[in-house]
Amino acid sequence: MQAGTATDTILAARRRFFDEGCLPEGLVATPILRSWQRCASRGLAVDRAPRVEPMASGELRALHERHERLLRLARPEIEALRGDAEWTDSVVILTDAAGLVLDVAGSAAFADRASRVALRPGVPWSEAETGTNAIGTALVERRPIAVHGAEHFFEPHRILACAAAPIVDPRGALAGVLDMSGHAAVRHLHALGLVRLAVEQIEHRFFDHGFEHCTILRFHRDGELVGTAREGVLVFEEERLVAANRHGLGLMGLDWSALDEVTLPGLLRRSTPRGEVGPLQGRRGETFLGRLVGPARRTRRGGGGPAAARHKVEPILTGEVRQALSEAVRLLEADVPVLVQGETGTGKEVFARQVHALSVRAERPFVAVNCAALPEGLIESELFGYEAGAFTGARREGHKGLLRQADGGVLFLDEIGDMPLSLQSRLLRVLQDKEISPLGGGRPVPVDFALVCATHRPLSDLVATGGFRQDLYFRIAQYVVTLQPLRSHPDRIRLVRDLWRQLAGEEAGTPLSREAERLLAAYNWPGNFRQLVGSLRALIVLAERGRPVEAAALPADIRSAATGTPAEPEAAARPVDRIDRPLAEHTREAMLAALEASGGNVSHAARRLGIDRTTIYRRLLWDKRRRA
Ligand SMILES: Nc1ncnc2c1ncn2[C@@H]1O[C@H](COP(=O)(O)OP(=O)(O)OP(=O)(O)O)[C@@H](O)[C@H]1O
Repeated sequence: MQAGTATDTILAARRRFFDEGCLPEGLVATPILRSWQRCASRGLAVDRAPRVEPMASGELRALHERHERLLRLARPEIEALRGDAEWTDSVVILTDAAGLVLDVAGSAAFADRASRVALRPGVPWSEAETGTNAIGTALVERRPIAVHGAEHFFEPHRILACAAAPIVDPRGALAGVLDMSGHAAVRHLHALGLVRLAVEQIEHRFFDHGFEHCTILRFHRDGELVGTAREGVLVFEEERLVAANRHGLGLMGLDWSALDEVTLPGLLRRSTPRGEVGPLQGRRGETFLGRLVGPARRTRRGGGGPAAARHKVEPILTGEVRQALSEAVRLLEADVPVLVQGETGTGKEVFARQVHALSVRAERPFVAVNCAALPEGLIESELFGYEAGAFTGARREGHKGLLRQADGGVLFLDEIGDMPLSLQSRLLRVLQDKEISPLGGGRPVPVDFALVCATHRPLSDLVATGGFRQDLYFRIAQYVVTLQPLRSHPDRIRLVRDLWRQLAGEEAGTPLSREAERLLAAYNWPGNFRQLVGSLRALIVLAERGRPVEAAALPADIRSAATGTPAEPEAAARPVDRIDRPLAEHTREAMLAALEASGGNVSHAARRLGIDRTTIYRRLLWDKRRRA
């Protein structure tokens, strides 16, 4: 629809509704019409815009303190969207559950314009006070909504095009709203998709802390989505469901009323050993892949039992890796850091965990930090911790920091090459002095952790181009282990057999046919162990008990690779969030091709590539910005 035509239709709808008192059905989206009706029945008058009292700075500070947790959970998404907002001359807005604006980030020029219609911190954008608008209406409707131009109830808000999604906490209560707002004259096609994805991430982050005493089930029908923000999450206390995310409830066919009502045994017939991703069977016969974790004090005991243990994947180590492992353990115990290099999915973290498990530090913590996944603004405070009140938005009681959490144990810094240069020098100081000074002052605290770092690209290259400090490189790269990609594994048939046996279990009665085995071994596995294990798990879930898995059950790209058709581009199966320029080009091409083949449907394209929708949105937008 042309923008002009859409505006004319809305204006016609307004005339019918506000001047003639008729319902303009078909001319305006039903949720907007419902909102106009609510506003009218509250006695709001279209020609009398609301009067907003700006909040005093003290009140605003108190508001921020009250919502410290929400601000912290949303910060990575706000930071990620800030760039998109600047690029499209719009702003990202976070509000509380009453629609009070907590934070506005993005284009300074548009923020200034928006503040003229009071779209700024400390101002309420609830529907009751500000009429139909994306924030307030999303809160009332409890669903994502876009409100464009004249769809807003009040005249001055017509300059805005807004897209908002409510943030729901693990008990189903509204926690706030994330919104993107820009000029009504510009079409912001991706805004609603972006806020929905960002809210998914924020809601997922609610489960990172606070449920350590509970059993958490993370699962999905599609094993590839386990571990992403799209996975279902259900939290059980003494077997009773006490918290969840929308995906978890949806996958089980439940809604929020199930909290405190249903139990874990009431949902799952068969489950997997704690801590391991494996098949799960729902009470209604549904099949999922997932993982049960916690409660924290029970995981150490290892649970599971012999029947369940057959789904556990014990690392498969070649003689060479076994040798490297025993050397790494000895070096770590002698306080020499270990650097693990290898393509994605080759098992760098698995290796680091093995080193920890075999070392004298096994009973102490293993703390893994992915430097590429932490937003730059958060790495410092997350790693090094801070004192109470160190900065605005800090937790009131301060934060210990991951380095101190690893005290006595092993700190695993994944994607160390993505650590900002300023923090590299701070890390180096900690490694040299064996003490940390948290942000915001306070006395240095002694720390004792062994360090294992990992990288998917040679750090020496980064040193050569100035992206990594040479002194830190010398410090952490005293012993380097390079894990080989699966395509150069000496005996892939045996590897496939060993993994299959572990995953399916001896008595599972689902053998792999010779041909399927041959094709699996012939494939080049660009995603290495992660991709192979994931594919085998999917085959097991789909297999019929007692019948061998034939070659026909394998995905087409694995079958075609053996017939000489070129294998899928490696980039498509590698994680695409890393900013690696040549790889980024391949990735972009693969994404565009997948989008084209899927008729522009982002979900289908993501599924084809085996990646998350978020990655496509982020990467394509990131790319656009870079090109702009
Ligand atoms: N040696 C191994 N034997 C069996 N499975 C393995 C092995 N190494 C890795 N895997 C499987 O691959 C998955 C990914 O491994 P891991 O996270 O250690 O890879 P990575 O190299 O750290 O990947 P990335 O660089 O993407 O972070 C593991 O969860 C496990 O299922």
